[in-house]
Amino acid sequence: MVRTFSGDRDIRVTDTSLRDGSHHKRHQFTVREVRDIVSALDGSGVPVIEVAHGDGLGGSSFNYGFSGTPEQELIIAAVETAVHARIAFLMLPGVGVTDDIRIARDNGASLCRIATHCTEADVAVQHFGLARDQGLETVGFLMMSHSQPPDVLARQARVMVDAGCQCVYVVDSAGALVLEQVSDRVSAIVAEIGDDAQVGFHGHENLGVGVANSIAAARTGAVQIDGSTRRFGAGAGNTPIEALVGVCDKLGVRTGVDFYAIADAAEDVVRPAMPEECLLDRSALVMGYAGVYSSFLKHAARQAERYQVSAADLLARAGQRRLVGGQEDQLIDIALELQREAALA
Ligand SMILES: CC[C@H](O)CC(=O)C(=O)O
Ligand SMILES: [Mn+2]
Repeated sequence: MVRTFSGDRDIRVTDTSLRDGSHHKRHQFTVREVRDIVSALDGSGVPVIEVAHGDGLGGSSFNYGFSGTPEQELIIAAVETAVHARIAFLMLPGVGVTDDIRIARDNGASLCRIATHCTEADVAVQHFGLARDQGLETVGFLMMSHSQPPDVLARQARVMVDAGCQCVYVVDSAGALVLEQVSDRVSAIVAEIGDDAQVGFHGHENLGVGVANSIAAARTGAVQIDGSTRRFGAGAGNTPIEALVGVCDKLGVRTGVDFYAIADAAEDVVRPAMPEECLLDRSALVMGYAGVYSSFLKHAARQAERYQVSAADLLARAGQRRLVGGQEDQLIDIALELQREAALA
C-alpha cells in the first residue's frame, strides 16, 4: 500500500546530488554547475533539490574538506534558478549552528533537513523548533539506521516529531540495509508517529539495492524518497532518481518527474559535473557489507594511499569499530594499525 502524498504525486522525490554528491566531488561545486543541475532537475519535475556542503551547513573544514565555493552562495544560485522546485539544505547540529539555518532561510531555502546519528535525536530539538519558527518545512535524518532495530528508531523518531520534525527519514547512510530491513524500520516509525508526521527513506547503492529499498519503503508508508540523479552521492552513490522514476512509472507510483527528461538530465547535465562515475567497486561494496558511513569513502582512499594500506581493509575495520559520522580521523588510526600489522607479518 502506498500512502498518497498529494493530488498528483504518491511520493515526493528529493534530489540530493548537490549535497550528497558534494562528498564525491570533494565539495568543489561551482555556481555554474549548481545552476545547470538545478535547471535540468527542475525542468524534469523534481520537486525538491538539496544543496549544501556534503556534511551539511558549516561542513567546510579541515576535518571534512573545504568547499570550493561557500555553500550559501550555492544555495542562492539554486534558489535564483529554480522555477518550481523548492531548495532544501542539510545541517548536522554541532557541525552547523542555528545561525546557519537562519542564513539559509534568508537566502531563500525553504526546507530544513536536520541529521543526527540514529540514537541521538535529542541533539536536534532546538534546531527543529527554530526551523519551524522560521517558517521552514522540516525533515529529520536518522543516520546509520542499519545500526539500530526498528523499535529504537521509532522512539528516536518520536523525539524528532515532538520537537517539530514533519518527516522522519530512515537514512541508510552505509547502504547496508536490504529490503525487509528497510520496510521493518519504516513500518515501526509509521506505527509510532501515525499522522503526526511523514516518513522518508534515503538510500545508498553500496549493495546495489537503492531502488528496490526505496520501493520497499514506499510500500510500507514512506512518502518522501531521496535519490541522486546519476547516483551522484557518497560511496557507490545514492538511489538513482532516473531509475527510481522509471520503476515507479511501471508500478503506477506517481512521482511527478518526467522519465525521459530526467534521463537526459542525468546524461547531459549531471554526468559532466561529476569527477567520475560513482562506482560499485570493492571499497563501496565493503562499506555496504560492513556498515560504514558512505561519506568515509574519499577519506579512506586518501589515508589508504598515504599509509600504503588497502582501502577495503581500512573500511572493513571501520565497520568493525562501528564508527559514526565525525570520527573520520579514526581512519588514520586504523591505517596506522594496518601498517604496523603489515610490518610485523
Ligand atoms: C555527513 C552527512 C551525511 O552524508 C548525511 C547522509 O546523506 C547520510 O547519512 O547518508
Ligand atoms: Mn547519504
